[in-house]
Amino acid sequence: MTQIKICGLMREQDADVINEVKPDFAGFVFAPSRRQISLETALRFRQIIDDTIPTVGVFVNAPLDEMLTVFRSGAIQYVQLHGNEPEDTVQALKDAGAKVFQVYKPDEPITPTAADYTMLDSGAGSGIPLDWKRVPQASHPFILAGGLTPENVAEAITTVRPDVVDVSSGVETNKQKDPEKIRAIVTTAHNN
Ligand SMILES: O=C(O)c1ccccc1N[C@@H]1O[C@H](COP(=O)(O)O)[C@@H](O)[C@H]1O
Repeated sequence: MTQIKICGLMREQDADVINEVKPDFAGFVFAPSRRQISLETALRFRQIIDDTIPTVGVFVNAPLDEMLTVFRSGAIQYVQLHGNEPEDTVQALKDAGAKVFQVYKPDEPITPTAADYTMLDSGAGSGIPLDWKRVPQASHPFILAGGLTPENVAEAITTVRPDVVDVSSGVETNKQKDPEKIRAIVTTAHNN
């Protein structure tokens, strides 16, 4: 079984399929993006998403105070650092009690980190797949992201053997989350 994060929830109805199929993580984008949501919206999501599903806030080079405010509000349990955040930031978030995903880009060295998860992504919600055959050895737990879809996720898992897969664009239709695609990819990840 491979765990899965469904990222970029935007509409309240997105929570319905999340509660139905129970991915292992649900993600909210706080960075500037067409998927960006407010803290108020994230808090509303946290109230309606099943308590057993941890929520992850995605940030890109945000001030530490902003991330701590979101974490301390209770909207998220994990912080995903998707920019060039230094190890000091990882440590400060951990000291505050947050769990951390540290994101690396292809061809960037995967340096030692106190983060709870190491993640490799080709972009920032761009839907572009990585060359899975060139994914470097990384410390575990390891998250694979970038251009995953219900159709290609089984091959990605077989090739890379990540602990978690993370998807956004690949479960959208017309730029909105698509319940059928979410059902399909969660089932496939959990069966592989
Ligand atoms: O999704 C976004 O808009 C986003 C914005 C800024 C940083 C990261 C973002 N998304 C992350 O990228 C992965 C992979 O996305 P995709 O499947 O290739 O579309 C997504 O799950 C988020 O973690």
